[in-house]
Amino acid sequence: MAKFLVSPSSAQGLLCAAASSPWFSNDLTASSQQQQPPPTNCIISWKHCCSSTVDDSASSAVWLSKRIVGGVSTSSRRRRAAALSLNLVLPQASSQAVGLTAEAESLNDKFGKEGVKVESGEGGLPKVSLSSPNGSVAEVYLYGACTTSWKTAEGKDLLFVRPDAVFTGQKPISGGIPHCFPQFGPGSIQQHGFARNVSWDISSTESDADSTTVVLELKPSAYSRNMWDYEFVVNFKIVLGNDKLSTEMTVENTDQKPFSFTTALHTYFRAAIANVSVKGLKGCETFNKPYEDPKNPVKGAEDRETITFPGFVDCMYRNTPNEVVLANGLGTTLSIKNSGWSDIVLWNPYLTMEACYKDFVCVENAQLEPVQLQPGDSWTAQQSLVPI
Ligand SMILES: O=P(O)(O)OC[C@H]1O[C@@H](O)[C@H](O)[C@@H](O)[C@@H]1O
Repeated sequence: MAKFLVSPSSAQGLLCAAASSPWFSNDLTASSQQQQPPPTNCIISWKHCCSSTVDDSASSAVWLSKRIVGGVSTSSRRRRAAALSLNLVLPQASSQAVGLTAEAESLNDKFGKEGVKVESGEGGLPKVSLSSPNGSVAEVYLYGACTTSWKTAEGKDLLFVRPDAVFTGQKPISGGIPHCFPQFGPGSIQQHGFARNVSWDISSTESDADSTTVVLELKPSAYSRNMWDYEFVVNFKIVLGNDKLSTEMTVENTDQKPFSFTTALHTYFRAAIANVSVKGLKGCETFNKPYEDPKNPVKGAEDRETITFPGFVDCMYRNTPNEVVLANGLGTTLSIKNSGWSDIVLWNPYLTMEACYKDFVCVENAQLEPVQLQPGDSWTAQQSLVPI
């Protein structure tokens, strides 16, 4: 079997070659259409590997193999991870700042301030770390504008990232607060749209005595136009307060023609599912997606005061109130407030995600009725999460 001896200076070329070989290109195109088209991830990953502090060449190889293999189809992932771990022999990585770390550093120079730091996160992906005056902290990846962690001042992380989440920049980050935009669920473009699997830009940061803020921005790219040919700007503002995490999403139509969209904040809350309850949805119209037949939701009405999760739950609630209350089963009760989000989706995959379904619940503020935006118009919705 071939053995790659990779040095930092030659890594880019070798991994480019690897990425364009049939062995790799099969991997990189086999999985869903949610992946971004250019197979540059290997290069990006290697740059991060170089810039990370890695103890020895063996762990470098494992690290790199995980990063590369993270984007492949499940069926062959394990075998190829093993092959990569065995056959890639890397020299000890230097702690030289290159690639995205340099990008993170330059973003930090531009946007960093008291309570706001841009760093290299998992897989070398840039993330914004926010800390509030009372010691709560949040982490937001630019990839997908995904808030992956929100720790209260007591150190409890109220968000959940699935153990199968990958930070390769090739697939959405499965956890935290991913975006569904410009489409919730299945439809004319890929499931849950493209906003969760592209990198957003930082447009501003702020810090004051009570909170720290980052505003991220998404504009069209060749990738997005290819599936949804409209000009738009989405701004997503994340405000970490002492006792709450608030977001505001604004979609502006910058095109000459109207468009419509659906959207959601697919929030994964850390939970002990057997003890989870959601209150506040009694009386709402429901569209329940049976596991066996998700394309044919069953219409109904919620008659429970307190919703629990004894099995598979995938239900869309229409015209929901401005607040629901989630007891996460781990001792925290959260008020989930919103304005502008018209609907809520509750999701727990139960045994279809055996490894982690017990540890989270998704309560998703959503806009399921398509929003029609004329040129120049915009739509805004806010969410705030407050432990009570
Ligand atoms: O696996 P994905 O694309 O992240 O979606 C997860 C779930 O997201 C929920 O919002 C949907 O209601 C479910 O039907 C879906 O299975």
